[in-house]
Amino acid sequence: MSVPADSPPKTFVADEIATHNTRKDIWIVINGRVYDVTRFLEEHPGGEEVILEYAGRDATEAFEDIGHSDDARDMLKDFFIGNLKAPTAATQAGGDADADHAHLRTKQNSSSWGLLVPVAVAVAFVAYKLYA
Ligand code: HEM
Repeated sequence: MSVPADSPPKTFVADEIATHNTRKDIWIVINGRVYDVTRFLEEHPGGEEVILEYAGRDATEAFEDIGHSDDARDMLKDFFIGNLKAPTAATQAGGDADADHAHLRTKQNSSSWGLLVPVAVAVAFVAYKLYA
């Protein structure tokens, strides 16, 4: 096992994974998981070239298309180094919940205020009609 059970998996962005694209340092992504296959390259029964083609990239489709055996799938865990950070998650991470980031939300807030004005006018109008 390459990753001890007590250490949470790392997360890598696609740009970082893309820098590991040489024979001496090669990562690939399969099903959202990142694998360092540097030491496996020479042992791969399907040859180096097919894996090199996907150096630093997502190889899910190619890996699945070959119809790798259960044994092959089982081997993946030996090379697992972390998870691919989904672009949408990255976008959302900087988003809502955190009050410290309020300055980043100026635009969002101003559009909410923009909605509030007509609503307030409508409420005031109804109140006026009812009680005047
Ligand atoms: C860490 C990732 C990978 C592992 C652990 C792995 C493992 C294996 C294993 C154990 C085999 C022998 C046949 C089997 O048991 O299914 C194999 C064959 C093969 N693999 Fe991979 N593989 C990996 C990635 C890839 C990728 C990305 C490709 C890209 C196309 C690929 C293409 C092939 C091909 C063409 C064969 C030969 C199939 C045959 O001779 O019938 N493999 N692989």
